[in-house]
Amino acid sequence: MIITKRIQMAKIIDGTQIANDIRNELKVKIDKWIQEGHRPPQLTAVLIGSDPASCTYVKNKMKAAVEVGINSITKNLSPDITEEELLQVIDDLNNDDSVDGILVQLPVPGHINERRICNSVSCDKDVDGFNEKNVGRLCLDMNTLVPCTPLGVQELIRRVGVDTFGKNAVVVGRSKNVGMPIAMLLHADGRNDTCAMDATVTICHRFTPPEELKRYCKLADIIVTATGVPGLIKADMIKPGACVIDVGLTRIVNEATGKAKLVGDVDFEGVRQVAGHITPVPGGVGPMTVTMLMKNTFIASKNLAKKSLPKNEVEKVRQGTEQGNQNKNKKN
Ligand SMILES: Nc1nc(=O)c2c([nH]1)NC[C@@H]1CN(c3ccc(C(=O)N[C@@H](CCC(=O)O)C(=O)O)cc3)C=[N+]21
Repeated sequence: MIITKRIQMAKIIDGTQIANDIRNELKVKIDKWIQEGHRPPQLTAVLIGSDPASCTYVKNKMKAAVEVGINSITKNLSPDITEEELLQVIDDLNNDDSVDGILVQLPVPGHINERRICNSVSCDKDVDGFNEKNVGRLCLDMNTLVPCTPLGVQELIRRVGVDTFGKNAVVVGRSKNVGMPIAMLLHADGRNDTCAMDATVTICHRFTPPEELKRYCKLADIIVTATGVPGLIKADMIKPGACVIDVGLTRIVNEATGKAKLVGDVDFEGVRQVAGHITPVPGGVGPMTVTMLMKNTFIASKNLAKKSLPKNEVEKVRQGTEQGNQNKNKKN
């Protein structure tokens, strides 16, 4: 007797399609916002130098902005710009009322302190969620601007309907901008935060021995990998039916043709025969990152509009303060 094992292939999560759906929803909301008398949200991207990957990402972001009705500007700066000059550019954007969102494309050149730059972006306009105050707020389950890639991963998992409550999740990679905040969102407490996912989370990283990585992955209902190591996650590491989200993005250049190919961390062809859901690369998390940037820009824009009272109101507040100061002076 011949026994044929039917292989149930994983459902491929179409990140491009889901990102498009969200952009359409966002466009409706932004159109309504503008009809109500507000100016369009504004995003300024700061791009230092002309790294081809960075240029592609920024171009994708600008294209998405147009689609949803966000005004966007890219500030192209010389790779020789000093840290002080860059801080001045950011300070000007912080103080510019026509700017709602500021994004400094990373990585910045080696002579510039990245942390100092991220912290210089006003928390209200920090659409990347990289300011340390916003990172702290995220860790405390407080309302804040959340980094775009983690938000995109969360939204993908939610939209495909994968349950995370009490499930085992493994995050592979512990970078501060991706792995760490994804782990934060996955384990966050739903009693504090409606966006929380309540999973049991394990973070694996470069010093996790390969056999341990495999052991943890095998237990996982959800695997999110963000290492930049092509082929790291293989079929024999996957629990049947698991949801596999590939954040890895490595450019491999074919020596013969000179053409670049994008690959993730997951052995896609192998893993799709075991997993329940899987994201492709490209066309998985990447488009979601871009879309979440648009979402964050709209949130920042609404928050800033709420903060800036109408002119006559501002005048009243100012006079009130002056009155207060005068009284204080009298007492002195
Ligand atoms: N301040 C800052 N914020 C970021 O959010 C940020 C950053 N710096 N530096 C670099 C990473 C990476 N990143 C991506 C954006 C779009 C795609 C994307 O659109 N990917 C497409 C393919 C793009 C292509 O063809 O090259 C896809 O995966 O389908 C990927 C990655 C944002 N990042």
